[in-house]
Amino acid sequence: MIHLQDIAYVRSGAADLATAVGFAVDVVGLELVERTGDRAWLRADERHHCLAFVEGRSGVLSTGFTVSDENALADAERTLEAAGVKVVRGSAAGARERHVRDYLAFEDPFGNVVELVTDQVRLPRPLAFGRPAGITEFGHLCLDAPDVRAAYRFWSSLFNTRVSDWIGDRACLLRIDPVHHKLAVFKGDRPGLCHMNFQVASLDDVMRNWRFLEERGVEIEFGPGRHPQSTAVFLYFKGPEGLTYEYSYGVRRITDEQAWRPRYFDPDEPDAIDMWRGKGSISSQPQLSTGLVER
Ligand SMILES: O=C(O)c1cccc(O)c1O
Ligand SMILES: [Fe+2]
Repeated sequence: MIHLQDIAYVRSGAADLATAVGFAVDVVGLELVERTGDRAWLRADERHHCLAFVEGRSGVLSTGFTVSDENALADAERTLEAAGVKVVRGSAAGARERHVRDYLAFEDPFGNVVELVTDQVRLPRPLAFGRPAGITEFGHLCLDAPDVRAAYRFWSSLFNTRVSDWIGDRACLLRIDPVHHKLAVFKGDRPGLCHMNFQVASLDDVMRNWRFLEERGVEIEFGPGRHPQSTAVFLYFKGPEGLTYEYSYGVRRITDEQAWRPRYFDPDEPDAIDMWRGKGSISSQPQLSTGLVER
């Protein structure tokens, strides 16, 4: 069993790096930690970054999760290989650029590139947010898969993820700690990143951010609304490079692990995703081919 400790980052290709960074800082409100000629690293909390842009084709490159140490990483490699999943060990240069001690990469059964990392660098200095959006942390990430049930089997048989709730066969919300979900899988035709989520400090932050985005003509995809699963108040909006961001406030914590029973919501009910019955659709950022596995 591979024990995921936490989510680490999203790595995204950016055809227009300056615009992607500008939006992440000035609109989303993240801190620009480091910028080189063709790369940028942004943070929302103590993690060195939760979002890295690499100039090149638009699309998601990979998502990262932390495991505890080198033993856990070596165990993960063995576990994945025993399950027939091809693993590529990270290089020293790759680890430096990810600001982790070591890492490996693999593809989930649908072609989402996932990285497992040890020792993601923490930056203790106070956050210098791009704007006061109220961000408290990188909340969760959501992958696409054509078969959500098969994705659940993959994530729950090899990893410590536990399902918190189902939205029919359309979505599976998985936890790796008391937070209701840190990983979600949504049904989509192709692999990709459905969205990345940032927790904000209050309901007022969600609503202020909504006004802020509207005034600037940012495309609101869905919300404000309230998810019946985590009970969080949410807002999804579209950034450059096809990246969907979600702000949310008030995510449920599952403190009694034994008592929790996953619930099954009917995706065709009008309040399946939004208790306030708003309508919207969340578009995805397609997975870029990284050449990890020859197809
Ligand atoms: O927070 C949730 O419960 C939730 C539900 C459906 C879809 C999401 O993205 C969510 O974050
Ligand atoms: Fe979400």
